[in-house]
Amino acid sequence: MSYFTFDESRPMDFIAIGRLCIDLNANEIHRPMEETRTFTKYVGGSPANITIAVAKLGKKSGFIGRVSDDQHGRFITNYLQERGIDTSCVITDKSGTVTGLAFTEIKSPTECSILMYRDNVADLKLEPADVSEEYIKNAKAIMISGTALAASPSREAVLKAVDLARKNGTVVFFDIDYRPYTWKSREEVGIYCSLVAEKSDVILGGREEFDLLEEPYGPLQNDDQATADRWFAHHAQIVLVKRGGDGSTAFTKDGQSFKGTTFPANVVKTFGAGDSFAGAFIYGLMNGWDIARCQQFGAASASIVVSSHSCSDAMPSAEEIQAVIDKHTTTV
Ligand SMILES: Nc1ncnc2c1ncn2[C@@H]1O[C@H](COP(=O)(O)OP(=O)(O)O)[C@@H](O)[C@H]1O
Ligand SMILES: O=C(O)C[C@@H](O)[C@H](O)C(=O)COP(=O)(O)O
Repeated sequence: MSYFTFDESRPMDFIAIGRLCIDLNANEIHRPMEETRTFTKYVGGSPANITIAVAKLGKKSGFIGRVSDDQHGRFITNYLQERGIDTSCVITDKSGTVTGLAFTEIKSPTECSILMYRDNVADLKLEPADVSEEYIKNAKAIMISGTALAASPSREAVLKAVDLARKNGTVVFFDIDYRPYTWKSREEVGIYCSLVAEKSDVILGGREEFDLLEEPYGPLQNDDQATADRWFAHHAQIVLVKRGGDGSTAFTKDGQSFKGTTFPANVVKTFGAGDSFAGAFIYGLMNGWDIARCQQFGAASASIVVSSHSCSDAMPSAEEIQAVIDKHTTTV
């Protein structure tokens, strides 16, 4: 069953819009940040991680975003280019902005937190004029990260991108990707993310993220099927509720639901699970796989990334993901 059509005549498979940042992941794991002395630098930012995952799986990918006009901005752009990701719409912001930093604290495999430095960040300076209709029209799908709606002018740029995607038949993936930093209020999150959710074909988020979208309008559904139905009344064809180590449930507009399990992992840290899951899940959808297989692929990819120190660098190939599935799936 196909829930939407990817226009196979388009040269680009997948593009994302939003933040390109840096992760500084603690080297001394199982320690609080106060006692952490050294970090390893990786490209980060949820939509960047997802794009890197999709590209690693072999899809022709690109990015729409702004980076700082300094060594960090150049590090990010070079990294994307080295991985074959098109950066023709990655703009160097000349207004004195900086790159967003995510310091990650790995206290234990289950106690991870992120300290984000996001004042005056380049990614939120993306302007509507930076969003080219031609670029979106040439892609089969676009991924929107909710955090890009946190402030203007990035907010308007993203709203423009979503409208252009709908106008041109580019499939819209939306990852709510709620990060409290840079948002002014919870109400703002709900209102702006709902605007994009209404126009999206596939929505991914955790239970609390979906609650945020319901909060300004009420009542809270507290029920995944009711939440999914709310978005099916708009454009959504698939609503995926992620539940960390408990897996995920995918709801489809035709009334079905699919429970996705997890794969055993040697967990180093929990962040990166959602991005690796999303990248592999999207890859499956773009290959026309059934939902259960997409979820399985996503979960296997996530099990690899949570077992690694980084997010972006650790995004696995299709062969590596399949090897995990083969190892843990018994055939009858
Ligand atoms: N500890 C874990 N072990 C194995 N797989 C995991 C673990 N945590 C998450 N995953 C996988 O990653 C998916 C997404 O994780 P989740 O934590 O819900 O996303 P996010 O990082 O966006 O909060 C889960 O549905 C599951 O398949
Ligand atoms: O998104 C960010 O700015 C930080 C990410 O690079 C980070 O590694 C992370 O939090 C990954 O997010 P998740 O996959 O939703 O756990």
